[in-house]
Amino acid sequence: MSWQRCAILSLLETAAIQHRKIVYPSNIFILFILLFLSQYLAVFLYNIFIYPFYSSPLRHLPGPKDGNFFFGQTLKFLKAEGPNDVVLTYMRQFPDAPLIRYLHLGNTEWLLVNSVRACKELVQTKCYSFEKPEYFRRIVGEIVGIGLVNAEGEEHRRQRKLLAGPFSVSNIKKLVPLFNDKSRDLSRRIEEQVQEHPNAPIEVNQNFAKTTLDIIGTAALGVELCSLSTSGSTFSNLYAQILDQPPIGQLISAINMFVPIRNWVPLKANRDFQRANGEVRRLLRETIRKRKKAIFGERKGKTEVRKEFTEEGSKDLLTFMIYEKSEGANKWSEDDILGHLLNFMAAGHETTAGALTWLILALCLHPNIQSRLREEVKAQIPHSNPPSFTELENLSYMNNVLKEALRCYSPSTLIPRTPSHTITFCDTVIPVGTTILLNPSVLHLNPDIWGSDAESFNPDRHASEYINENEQKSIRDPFALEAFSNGPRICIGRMFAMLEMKSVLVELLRKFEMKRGWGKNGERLREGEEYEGVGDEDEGLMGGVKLQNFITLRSKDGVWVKFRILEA
Ligand code: HEM
Repeated sequence: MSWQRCAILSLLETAAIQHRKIVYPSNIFILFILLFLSQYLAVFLYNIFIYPFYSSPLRHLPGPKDGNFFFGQTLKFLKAEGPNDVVLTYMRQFPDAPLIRYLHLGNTEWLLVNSVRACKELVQTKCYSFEKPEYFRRIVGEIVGIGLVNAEGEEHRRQRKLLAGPFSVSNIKKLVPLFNDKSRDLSRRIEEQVQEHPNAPIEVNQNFAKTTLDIIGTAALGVELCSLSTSGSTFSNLYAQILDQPPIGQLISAINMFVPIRNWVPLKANRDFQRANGEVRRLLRETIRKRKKAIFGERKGKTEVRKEFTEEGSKDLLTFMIYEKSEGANKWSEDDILGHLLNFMAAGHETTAGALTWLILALCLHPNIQSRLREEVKAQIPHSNPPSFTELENLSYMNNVLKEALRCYSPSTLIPRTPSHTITFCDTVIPVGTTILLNPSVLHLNPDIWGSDAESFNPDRHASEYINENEQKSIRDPFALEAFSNGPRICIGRMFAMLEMKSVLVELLRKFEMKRGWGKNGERLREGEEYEGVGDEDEGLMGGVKLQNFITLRSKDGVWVKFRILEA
């Protein structure tokens, strides 16, 4: 029962008592407060200590029973080394359960999606019966804004339709020269560093984050952000402050997810986070206003539109949103545009940089796959010019390597939903307030779905001619691969990201041989030092690299790679 219902009930009880003249009128307010507090406390205690164990329709579902009396399994999640550790343990412990139930803070019920069927129902067939939970909207909304990511129901359908144009194949195709230019900037930057210190490892995640930010800066804002070439680049520094918070800042963000304390904590880490976030928004607003002026001049109206902005193919996302959607029922306000831009800037750069980082880690752990990929690039793109859209699309082995990297190292770890009304899901009645968690790695690393080698990096498993363990051609369910999610809320930028990653990869494979530059525990090797480890089979997918306990898959100390310049 919510506090509002408790308040109404207390009000009625107070009125009834007053009607019988049991208390003096002067004590009525105190009576109301006492009734309210005692009822609220009773409901609160019932919800935490009785409902989940004796009354909930979900209590018989399989799941761990060893939780803390108040925190449930939360402490295990907080103490874990990476975001997938605990859920993967549950997946192995309860292999046959389509849904695994566990308790979180205050014994709230969470259901972990552990089967392809449950996943399909969640993201496709019953997609709009679920919403993103309030606490998740708070933590994600702080960084990626409202926009499409946080729109629900009809509003989501409408926004998605409006944005379909700029994310269509024909428009993304036009971005290939941009991807190639920025990939070349990246390889030049690495080349300079290698020439300065030929045998020193380079941290790749930061370099990729700057490259993907520069790409999204031009594609979304139509602005050169120069994150890679300028050390003091504003957006890059601001996003670094937002995403790489010190431990105390991470703790505040974690608490803020459940109890909104952000505006009340006077600590430096919190203030820095707020300042950086506010500054990103301020800069974006400034860019929106400047662009509006540039498009419409001082007076508004489509007739005033300057010619250069009406040309086909010359529109970045911001120009599209201002120019195309400036009038009529679907008009976007400045806040709407800001929300979308924040979505694209944050969702579009951090995840792609992460995916590229893990991809390069996998290529360092598997030099044979790296060589095969380089051979494919040489064979399919025999010239030394930047690759075209068709050439990138024809790299079938690269496509499989990318899919495998996204399977083994899904950058997204948290796709939570809550039913908007009581609903039957996976043959179970799910009460409002339950969180259903889709963590892609639970499906991606599940041996029942991907075979006993689910935890090995094997790009060939995605090839159409791949024969699985039972000597059958593998026909994989599309809902077994969830790195971009699926259904009506599938990542709108997936094609953007795939082409962008291919372009970066072609450039790096042509220019460099990449070798592991980290030691047994992920630490940076010294200049000239070589790794003499046990060999990739024994080191698992991570090869010793430690993870941050974050909402995307991020390394704790970076991923260090040695680049050797290849002869032209
Ligand atoms: C490898 C890179 C990427 C990965 C792994 C990824 C992953 C995802 C996932 C899993 C979702 C669904 C989240 C949910 O429903 O809760 C999503 C949604 C979204 N992504 Fe991506 N993404 C990537 C790149 C991009 C790029 C490059 C852009 C923009 C240019 C982008 C923009 C968005 C937006 C706007 C949504 C919300 C879609 C909606 O709710 O309709 N993403 N992404």
